[in-house]
Amino acid sequence: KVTLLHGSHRTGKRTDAAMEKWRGHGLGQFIHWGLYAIPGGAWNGKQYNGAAEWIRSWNGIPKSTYDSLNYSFNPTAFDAKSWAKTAKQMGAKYVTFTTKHHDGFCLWPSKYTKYTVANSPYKKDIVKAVVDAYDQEGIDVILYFSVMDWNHPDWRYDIKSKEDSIAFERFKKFTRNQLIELLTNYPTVKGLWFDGTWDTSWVKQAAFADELETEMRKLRPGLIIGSRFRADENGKRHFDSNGVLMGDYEQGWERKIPSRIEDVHGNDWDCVMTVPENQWGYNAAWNGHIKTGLELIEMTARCVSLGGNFVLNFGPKGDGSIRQEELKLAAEIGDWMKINQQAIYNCGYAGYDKQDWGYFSKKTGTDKIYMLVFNVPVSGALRIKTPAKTVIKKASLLADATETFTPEQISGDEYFLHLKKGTHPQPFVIVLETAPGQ
Ligand SMILES: C[C@@H]1N[C@@H](C#Cc2ccccc2)[C@H](O)[C@@H]1O
Repeated sequence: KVTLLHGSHRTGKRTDAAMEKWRGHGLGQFIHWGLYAIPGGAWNGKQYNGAAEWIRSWNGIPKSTYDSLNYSFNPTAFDAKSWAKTAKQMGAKYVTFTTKHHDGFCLWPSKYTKYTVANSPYKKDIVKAVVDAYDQEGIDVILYFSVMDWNHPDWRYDIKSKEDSIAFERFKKFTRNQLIELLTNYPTVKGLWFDGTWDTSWVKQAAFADELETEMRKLRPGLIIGSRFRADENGKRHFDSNGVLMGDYEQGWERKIPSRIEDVHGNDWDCVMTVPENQWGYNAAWNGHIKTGLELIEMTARCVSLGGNFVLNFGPKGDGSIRQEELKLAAEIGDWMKINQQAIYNCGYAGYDKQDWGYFSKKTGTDKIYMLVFNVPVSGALRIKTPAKTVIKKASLLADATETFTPEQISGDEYFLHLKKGTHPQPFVIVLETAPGQ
């Protein structure tokens, strides 16, 4: 072990109520919205395939013209309440919302820059509208904040001169001011989801970022901050120089999901996922594989079975409306969640061997085990290998408890549940009542 001044301040999971609530969410919604939704992945009639929220950075895009998009920002179809109702319908328990993405445009009227919604035809505070609407629906709000800010004159990718250093000191003060402003203006938010923290300039700010994290936590006790916010004094990100997780949960699962429980090292984590391969902001032309509702339901199950949260991204259009494809997915996921949500909410890793037919989850604090079945074998026999000395007392369909299954014991800790042929066209859940063996 090395001595660290700015490494992780805690080993192991947080056990306070705020974190336990976050841990139990299971399913969340991400919303990427900002000026990039206006071009929607195209410029001067040419559609690009890169991630649409990065369009300002692409070759051939005139930066000053992009930067003036705030004068065109007037989302007449924006209705935070309808967004929150869509999230509720999907079964999302929290939303992560972009207050400022890499382009630096602020969706709240920040006092520390003119590059905000206040200086657009729309004028009104979008962050407040979103926070209020989701609070109203009982959905927790986490604010996304990009440290990297392409618009700010004092932003630097690295610090290579005295001038860089002087400029970046101003940028650090600006960043702190905006974060304190967000936590002060929107006191009900439950956490901050940081991004744009990979460049050398910020990685070199271990002491400053450590002090800022402490200040934010003091201002908002219970605040949830992930592993992406800050590096330790050796430049180590996500895990400090001793391999200990920075922050409260691992933020490394962006567009990917752990394969095995060993991959998450006993930590809390979230997986943030796009519907197309790699589009967070609105792109008018979705290309390549577009994930189906069934794929996204299975990703949710897989994340919960490994103790994490699955956070599905929506990219509203420049006018503020949510595209039909995303509304359809929210409805499809929501229909499944209405029947099977008990196997998702406040559930985690069950400790059972993974089987081909699907995933196990366990209701936190109980002996209740859920089998989330996606791939019924031709035999119709679902194999279960229980942890040592666990007894299966009862097996029944979550959706209809009158449909029960008699476990056939095939060895000391292995069982089959036999399904009737062709009875489950949709993914379904079996509840196992278990007891510790003698
Ligand atoms: C949550 C996601 N993180 C952002 C990114 C990125 C990124 C940057 C460089 C290389 C690979 C990925 C995306 O724009 C989106 O906000």
